[in-house]
Amino acid sequence: MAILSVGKTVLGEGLPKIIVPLMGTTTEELVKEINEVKSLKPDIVEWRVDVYEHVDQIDTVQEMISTLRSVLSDELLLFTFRSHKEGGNKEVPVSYYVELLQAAIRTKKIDLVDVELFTGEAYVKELVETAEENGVYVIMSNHDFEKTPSKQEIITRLYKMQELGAHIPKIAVMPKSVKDVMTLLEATNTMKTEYADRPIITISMGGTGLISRLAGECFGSAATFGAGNQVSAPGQIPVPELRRALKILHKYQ
Ligand SMILES: O=C1C[C@@](O)(C(=O)O)C[C@@H](O)[C@@H]1O
Repeated sequence: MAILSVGKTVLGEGLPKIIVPLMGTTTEELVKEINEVKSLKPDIVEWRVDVYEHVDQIDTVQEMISTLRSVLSDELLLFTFRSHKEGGNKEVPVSYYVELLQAAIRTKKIDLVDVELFTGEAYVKELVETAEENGVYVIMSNHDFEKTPSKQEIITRLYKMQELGAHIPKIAVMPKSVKDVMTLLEATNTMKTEYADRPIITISMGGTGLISRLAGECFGSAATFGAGNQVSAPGQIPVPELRRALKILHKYQ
C-alpha cells in the first residue's frame, strides 16, 4: 500500500492508525470528552459534528475547532459531518454541508476532512480543491448501513474516490453474514494490491465484521475506528483492547 504522511503520522505503514470519534452534543461535553479521548492516545481524533447541537452555527463550529485543536498535540484532527442518508444524525441541505466543510477547512486547524462520495461530483471536486489550497487532507467516504455491496462495487467506489482526488478513500458497509465480511476483505486486498496508489480504509460493521477492524494490516486497511466515550458506529471496541489486538497481529504476522 502506498503511504501518506500527514504531519508526523504515516498512514499505510506499520500498525493501522487508531481513530477515535468525539460524540459530544454540547460544548461542555466536547471540552470534557476531548481530554478523555486524548488520554487514549489515538493517532487521529474524529469530531462528528453532525451530533453537535450548534452544527447549524458556522461561527460556533469554527470556535469549537479552535478549542479542540488547542488540546491536541501530535494527534490529527478529522472533521466529519456524517449525512443522514449515510447514517448520520442530522439532515441538512447539500449546500449547507458544503458550506460547513469549506468553513472548517478554511480555519486551517483541521488536518483531515471527511467528504462523502455521493455528495455530487461537482461539490466533491470543489471540496477537494479547497482542501488542497488549505493543506487539509481528504478522506472520501461511503457508508452502507443496510448491506454489503458486491466486491466489484466496493472496488468501483474506492477507485472513483481515488480518481476524484481523495487522499484516503474509505468505505464502511454492513454484513449480513460472514461471507459479506469476506467480500469486504477481498475487495480491500484487491484494491490494495491492484489499484490503490494511496492508503485506503475499509470497515465491515457490527459484531460480525469486527475482524475487519482488527486485521487491517493483513488485508490492507490503513486505519481503524475505536470507541472513546461512545461508539459512532456498530462494532467499534474500546481503544485499549483494539490496540492490543493490532499489536499482536503486527508482531506475529
Ligand atoms: O466513516 C466512519 C466509520 C464509522 O462508520 C465506523 O464504522 O467505524 C464511524 C464513523 O464515525 C466514521 O465517520
